[in-house]
Amino acid sequence: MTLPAKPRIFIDGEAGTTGLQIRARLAERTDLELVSIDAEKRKDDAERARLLNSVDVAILCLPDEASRQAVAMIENDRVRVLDASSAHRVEPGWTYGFPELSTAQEAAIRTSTRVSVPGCYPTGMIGLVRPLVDARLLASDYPVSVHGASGYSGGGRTLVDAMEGRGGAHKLAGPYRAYGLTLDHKHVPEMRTYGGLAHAPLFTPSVGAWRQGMLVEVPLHTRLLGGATGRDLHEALRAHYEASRFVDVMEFGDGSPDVLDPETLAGTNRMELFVFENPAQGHVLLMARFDNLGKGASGAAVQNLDLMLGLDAERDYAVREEVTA
Ligand SMILES: NC(=O)C1=CN([C@@H]2O[C@H](COP(=O)(O)OP(=O)(O)OC[C@H]3O[C@@H](n4cnc5c(N)ncnc54)[C@H](OP(=O)(O)O)[C@@H]3O)[C@@H](O)[C@H]2O)C=CC1
Ligand SMILES: CC(=O)N[C@@H](CCC(=O)OP(=O)(O)O)C(=O)O
Repeated sequence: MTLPAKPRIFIDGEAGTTGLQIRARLAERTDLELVSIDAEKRKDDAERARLLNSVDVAILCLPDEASRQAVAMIENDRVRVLDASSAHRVEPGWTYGFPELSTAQEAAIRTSTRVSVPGCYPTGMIGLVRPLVDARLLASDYPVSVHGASGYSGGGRTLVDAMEGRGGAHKLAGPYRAYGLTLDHKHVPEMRTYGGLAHAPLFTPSVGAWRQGMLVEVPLHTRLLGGATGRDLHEALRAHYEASRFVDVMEFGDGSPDVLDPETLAGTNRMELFVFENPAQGHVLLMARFDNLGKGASGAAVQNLDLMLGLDAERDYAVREEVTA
């Protein structure tokens, strides 16, 4: 694939929560040309279509339906698309933008013309589970449960505004809310597919009164692990992520640290993975900590963009919380 000297990028949805955080990361970059839309034409389809068809990569930071429409507007087959929405995550013809899955996945992202950025909760769950399934330490038919707790920016601009007193109501606004209680959250299909699982995981999300950062937990029972211990799982994760720039496997935990703060990695593209075990009870707890707007969205989008363009994909950025839609 021929790469232009200074690739042109347009972010459709640049004024939203995810779009603004991508812009903040790209603001200082001189190796890219960021094309912007006039604020009053943000939803003017003719102007969006003109810009979408004029760039090397179109990044979509839109609600799912608007994202599907944007893809349909692209007639120029030289335009590559990076979609942050959940519209195309398990869609044939799209590449799942989780380069840490395998070297083959990273290679596929580099050449793909259609890349879908993973959802925030799936980033933690797949990051924990898939290497263990691939290593045959976790059976693909294990009855996996996943619990997640996200900062409120995960709910986009309307939840951010409700939480920060800029008006509007949102059903998730409050100090802590469990949701997704129909057990069919939109992230379940990608968790199953890219987690390498035979059955849909039981996923229970929740949201709390902090802005950015999340914890994703996968509890396991050792009696269902066919002889593997927590240490075996930890060693497999450590080996899988040994060369990873953004994913760190933390020391094997026997209860220390005994608390985890979801906000620690806010503003970065990093993810920390933890394995805790109580052998007497036969319990193992896998946990991931990262920023829902970093490795869970905008940071991952920039990492994918750089891979698609053959640029340095190992840069990280410290994006401050003031970047608000
Ligand atoms: N927030 C997060 O942590 C994550 C979000 N995502 C996904 O990224 C996408 C964007 O989410 P997020 O940034 O949080 O949402 P926001 O609501 O904050 O931003 C979406 C932006 O898209 C604009 N928009 C809506 N419809 C159109 C349209 N037809 N044409 C042009 N612009 C439009 C909105 O404008 P207006 O506000 O005026 O309607 C808004 O500026 C979603 O699909 C979301 O699920 C993915 C991972 C994590
Ligand atoms: C707290 C909150 O509301 N979170 C969002 C997920 C954010 C995200 O990952 O967006 P995508 O679905 O596009 O991947 C939710 O549960 O719908």
